[in-house]
Amino acid sequence: MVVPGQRDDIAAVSTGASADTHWLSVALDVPLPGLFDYRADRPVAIGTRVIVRFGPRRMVGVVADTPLAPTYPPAQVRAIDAVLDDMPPLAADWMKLARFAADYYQRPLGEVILPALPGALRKPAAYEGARSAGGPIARIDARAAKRKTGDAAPVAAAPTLNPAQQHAVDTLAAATGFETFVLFGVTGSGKTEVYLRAAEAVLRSDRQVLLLVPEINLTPQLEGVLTRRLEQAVGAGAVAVLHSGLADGERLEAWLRAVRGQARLIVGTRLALFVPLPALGLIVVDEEHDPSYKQQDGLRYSARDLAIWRARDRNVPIVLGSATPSLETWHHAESGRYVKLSLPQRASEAEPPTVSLIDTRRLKLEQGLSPQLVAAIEDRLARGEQSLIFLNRRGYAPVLNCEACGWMSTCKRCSAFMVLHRGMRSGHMLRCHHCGAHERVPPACPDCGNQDLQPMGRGTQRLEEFLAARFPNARLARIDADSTRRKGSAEALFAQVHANEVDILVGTQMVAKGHDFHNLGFVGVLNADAMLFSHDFRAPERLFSQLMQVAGRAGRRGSGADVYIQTGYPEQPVYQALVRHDYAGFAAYALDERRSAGLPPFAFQALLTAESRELATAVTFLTEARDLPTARPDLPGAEQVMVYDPVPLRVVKVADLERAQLLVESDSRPALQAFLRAWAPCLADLPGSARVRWQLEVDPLEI
Ligand SMILES: Nc1ncnc2c1ncn2[C@@H]1O[C@H](COP(=O)(O)OP(=O)(O)OP(=O)(O)O)[C@@H](O)[C@H]1O
Ligand SMILES: [Zn+2]
Repeated sequence: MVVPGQRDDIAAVSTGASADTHWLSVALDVPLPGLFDYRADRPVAIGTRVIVRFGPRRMVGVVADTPLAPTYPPAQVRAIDAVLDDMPPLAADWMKLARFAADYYQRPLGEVILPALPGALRKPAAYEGARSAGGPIARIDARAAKRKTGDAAPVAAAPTLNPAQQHAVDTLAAATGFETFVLFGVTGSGKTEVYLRAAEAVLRSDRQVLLLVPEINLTPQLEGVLTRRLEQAVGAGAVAVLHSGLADGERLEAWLRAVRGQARLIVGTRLALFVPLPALGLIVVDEEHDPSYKQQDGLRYSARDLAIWRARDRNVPIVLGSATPSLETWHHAESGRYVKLSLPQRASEAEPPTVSLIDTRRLKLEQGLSPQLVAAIEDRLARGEQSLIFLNRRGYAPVLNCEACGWMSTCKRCSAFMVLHRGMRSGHMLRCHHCGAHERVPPACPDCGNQDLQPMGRGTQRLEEFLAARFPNARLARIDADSTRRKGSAEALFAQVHANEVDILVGTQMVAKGHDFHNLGFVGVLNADAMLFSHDFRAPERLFSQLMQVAGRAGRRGSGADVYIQTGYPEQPVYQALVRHDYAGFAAYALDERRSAGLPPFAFQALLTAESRELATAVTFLTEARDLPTARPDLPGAEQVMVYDPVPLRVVKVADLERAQLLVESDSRPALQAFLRAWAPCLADLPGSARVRWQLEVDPLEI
């Protein structure tokens, strides 16, 4: 559907088209499907940014097509206000990537293209007024011309590759076109070194490498390593870092260097997937199993999946690295569709840690800690080694409780408990992790007046408090979303751990990923069972990979490291496989289960979610959506697609909105795609759609 950008302002438009009228279909970041008609008095290439009027607003859009005629009467089509020619048009291959993503994830093209650009490039205000100085790109260039390049970083010595690393590097070097490689390397096996060598070869041939990492917090460490090693090979300024923690100017500067081909190695989180790269030669996705590659709002894309599409489209190799690949990836590696490269041993001499299960059923726990776990910390302290206690629950306690009447701290706006947090100055607070609401702890029970309210269970703050009392001479640090809220604080905390200024580290999954700790001798895992019986069919996979990753932080430089997992269910296959360090065994077991249950990777899914003040309203809309294929049996793919009944979400109410979802499933991806292409555009026209907020997610990770 193409509509003119200014239907409400027809009077201001001159009539008719002259010989030098050029019609444009422009993508705009508005929640409407399709492109928008405009005209220009000179040719404007596809991929060019333009400033246009849309209703009362001025917006930056991107020319997506140059049709011979507009879809609306020419007299109603408004002229563009300006062409932004401070950079060349977005390249054809990039536009193709955006088109694919829009089509695959069922979003308007403008909602893909514009959010993918640095903020300053999509604001008309950045180009207006005397102080705009020719726009953000001109300003950056003026600043860069004045700045001198920094001094060369010290060159780090490259280790001698072990045979498995060498084989991986050689295989990658021999790849000429598109191929998907799975670098399956146990924790600490030196996957980074393989990426580096593979990258070096590509950089020497004057091409660019895109390296995706799951976490902002991993970028400083990696950036340091990469800069020291690679700037020697390709010169200063060759590495650009991109993530959401950068200031607008920093992000634009890095993005421009990438687009212009000056930055040759681009390291970034999922958003870096959308950087235009003129000379792309290799893509690496580190920790490819990590859920943070999936964007959770707006365009709900998987950066890993799009990276594979992009590699195929550009005909370049792609490496997916992990010690615990996603079952989707592993399935393809086992079936031969992807090429598996294994690093079965740790790169240093160190042996992997010994994993033991502490059966908590017959134990007396002290603040959730078994005597074995406490003794292990004591022992490592005496040896001058670090311990990490992993508890994936932040805050002080997950709920506050009145033992007299049974009152619990529930959120007024959500069907969830408010979490007790230890405040800095203001004493304890209750916070809702779903809607963000917060309030002071009531002085007495709101229901019965009892003044003795008790925290139930424990989070990282309470654990830290207990450990500080239990080990008064140890130096403690806590790393979770609360302790790292300020910019740079995560980096500082990790630096302390690396500098051996911390004896006991308490942390959530933030500490589990990728960090190369050198002196960590012990990892204790608390409360892992919480994930064991989750409703989500991916929970065991997540639990296994999370525990394998966190266990892998131990003993990376010295042997004799221990990992204790406290559990009430030691016989569970997930735990048994962890003790054996047996990813392949776990994956085979889990894939069998998925196969017999008809779940991904043996099925393909989409999820329609609706929210409203009343659950019934959301369910009504979803029921209409479910019944569409019955009313319209001509919908393509319908006979191969299963549309389930609407169900309420597990946490049904968040911020006063009640939520339900509808699962769509097929054993054929093309059939699902064909169906979605026909079904999704009808959803907005359903009678119930006006009364709900809804969104469609393709390949959801959580159900
Ligand atoms: N060939 C080698 N010889 C000696 N040390 C090496 C070699 N290759 C890598 N290393 C070192 O081994 C350590 C672990 O490497 P790296 O961090 O790349 O592991 P990884 O495979 O990414 O592990 P994880 O999955 O746990 O993140 C690093 O300190 C690295 O410098
Ligand atoms: Zn809430």
